[in-house]
Amino acid sequence: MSKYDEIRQAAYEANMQLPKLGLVLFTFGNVSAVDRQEGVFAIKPSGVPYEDLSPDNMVIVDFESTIVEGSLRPSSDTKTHAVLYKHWEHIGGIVHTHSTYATAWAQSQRDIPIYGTTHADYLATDIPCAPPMSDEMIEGNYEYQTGFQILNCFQERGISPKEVEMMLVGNHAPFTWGKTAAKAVHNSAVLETVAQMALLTEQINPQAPRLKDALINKHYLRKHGPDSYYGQS
Ligand SMILES: O=C(CO)[C@@H](O)[C@H](O)COP(=O)(O)O
Repeated sequence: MSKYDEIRQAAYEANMQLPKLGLVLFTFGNVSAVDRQEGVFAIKPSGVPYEDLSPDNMVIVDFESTIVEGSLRPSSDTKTHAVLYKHWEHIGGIVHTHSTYATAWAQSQRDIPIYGTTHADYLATDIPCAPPMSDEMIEGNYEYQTGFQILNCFQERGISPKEVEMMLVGNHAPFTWGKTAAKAVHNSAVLETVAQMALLTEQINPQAPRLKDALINKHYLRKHGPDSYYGQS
């Protein structure tokens, strides 16, 4: 028994959802689950195929990305997860994928506009895309800087990571988060679906109108309002 068994299991179960939901190919992507009391998180080992994952080979690292328990190398995105856990104290789990449609929007460096109520059920804003890294950021540690690309984008736009639990990193791919690793995976699946719908919408009608603000708010509050199941869970 290890005191990290609970987050190992949570991270393992959430990682295993990614291939089941068609959000990753081969060893793309990674999920982590945090234990804030211990100041550590469990994350997928780098380069390990999903079929070879187990709770035991999840790597336990601290918020400086130092390995606390585990023999394998932690995900190459570990520093990005660590930056977000350090600065956003409400999140319990983080997911990074290279899911096709969300990654295509990230590579196009465009926010995903709200075209319909599916999107508005989860987000009352466009899905933000952080601008690509500056030259000086590229000189630094790439994964560490990716975390600050995300933080800076939210700060500059004045949006809350409690309301918006997903985003695209320009020229890279999506990151999502949530109160638990399972919720973060749910958000990754919603993001991929909304990204596909938005692309098809623009292909069918390049002048497709955005959803009206009044409808955006109505739908978002219906799903996230204080008396809704999703809002309380
Ligand atoms: O973003 C990337 C590669 O661009 C990574 O997320 C890989 O997709 C997975 O790397 P590991 O977690 O296996 O190190």
